[in-house]
Amino acid sequence: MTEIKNVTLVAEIDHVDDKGNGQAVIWRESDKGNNPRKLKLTIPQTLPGESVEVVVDNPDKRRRKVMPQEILKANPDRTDAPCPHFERCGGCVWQHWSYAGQLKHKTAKLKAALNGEGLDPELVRDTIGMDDPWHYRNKMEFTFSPEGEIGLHEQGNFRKIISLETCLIAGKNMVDGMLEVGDWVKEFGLKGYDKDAHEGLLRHLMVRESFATGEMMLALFATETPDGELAFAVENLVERITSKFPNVKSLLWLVNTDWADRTQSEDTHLLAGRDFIYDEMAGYRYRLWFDTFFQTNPLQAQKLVELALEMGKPQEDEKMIDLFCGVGTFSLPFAARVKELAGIEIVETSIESAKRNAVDNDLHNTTFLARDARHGLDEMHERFGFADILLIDPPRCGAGGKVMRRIGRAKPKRIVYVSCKPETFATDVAELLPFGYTLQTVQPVDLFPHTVHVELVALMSRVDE
Ligand SMILES: C[S@@+](CC[C@H](N)C(=O)[O-])C[C@H]1O[C@@H](n2cnc3c(N)ncnc32)[C@H](O)[C@@H]1O
Repeated sequence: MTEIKNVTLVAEIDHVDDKGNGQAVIWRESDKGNNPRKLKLTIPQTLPGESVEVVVDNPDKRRRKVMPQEILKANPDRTDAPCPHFERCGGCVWQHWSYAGQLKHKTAKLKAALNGEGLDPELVRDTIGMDDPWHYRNKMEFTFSPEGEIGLHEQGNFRKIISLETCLIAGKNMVDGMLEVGDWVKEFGLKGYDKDAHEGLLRHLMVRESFATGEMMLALFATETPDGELAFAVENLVERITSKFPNVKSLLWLVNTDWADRTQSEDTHLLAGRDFIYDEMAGYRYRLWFDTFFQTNPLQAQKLVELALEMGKPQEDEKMIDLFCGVGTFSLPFAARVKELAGIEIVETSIESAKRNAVDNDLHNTTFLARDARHGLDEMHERFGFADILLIDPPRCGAGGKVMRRIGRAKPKRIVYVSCKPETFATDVAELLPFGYTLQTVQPVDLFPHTVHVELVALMSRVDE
């Protein structure tokens, strides 16, 4: 049988997948009276309801990923992507979708996730978007190519770096900082790191900016220490950053010689300022080190905190547990309103930071424990007792049945669930129903415009309360 190559087909986009790519199915005639063959296509930068022309290299396979050649019928919410890097960069996938259209889709996705678990989709309110959905991120991790270009990964290709002239989701000062470092690298002819060969100097540049205090951190991850032959170049870096960016309160050089391509450090060198910056959220002050998890869209995260307070209704004679508490983004505002608060979190440095943040903010009714959620809950129930309010903010994988059933048995009066993944939220909530809880309300908030992600705050309470 001769293999057919590069066939032009018309695909109708049915829906977008979890990565934000359009999905289409085409049934193709097969030879000699056999059943038609199903070809599943993943087509980035398309939208539901669109009809697009594609060229498929090998249509006899069951699945192919192809770029659209031409949009024959556009979704009414299609718009022009403003970023010059949109077509290749993996930073945002939905700049071609009007912001109103993205928000509608996020609400519908959350409703579908509830429906899938037999929960009432009508409890979901409209997604709260941003007035200005650009330059919202307070932290970015840029990567160097082996040639020393600085940028972000190409969509769907972690080996390729797109050299950036701009970035429309990073804070504006962060983009300027990134470009300055890029110029410095070029001027000194420095090499980036090559993952395959495990050689080269510069790996990543992490930039943090507090939109509340204006303080910035620039952290360079490299395979060598900043001395010896590098001393002259590094001196120049310090001079140009401190003179052009007086808001950079922390300039770090972090050594990472590991094969693992993460922003981790085995040897930290402070080039200028201190090793942390100050940030603020909802009126509380936080210290952020290079490895501290902190909400990356502070404007919208503040809305999450306000919603959690509104739903949790903390009272001054109540006890509360903040499970998966991180550095205390929810713990501190709640601690100011309840009798006692206990936070549980697996990362020890976050717990150290949460303790310090509580003291820095003059809160003395908190206790924090570095444990995994399951054992931490058991231990806290013994030491601290049962809570009236329980706030839970797990990572994308959700809390899981064992943790949810422990919560159910402990019978807190109100449970505030903050989630970054509708599907795991819905399965976790379903675990609580046999314990007499009902879902009261679900408020999605858009923390990551132009991406597939959606966050939410929900309230559950017991029927007998
Ligand atoms: C979505 S973040 C929320 C952090 C915090 N509530 C905030 O808003 O900054 C989830 C947190 O759960 C922590 N975590 C992940 N797995 C955990 C586990 N098994 N037990 C306890 N904490 C965990 C992570 O380290 C992270 O800080």
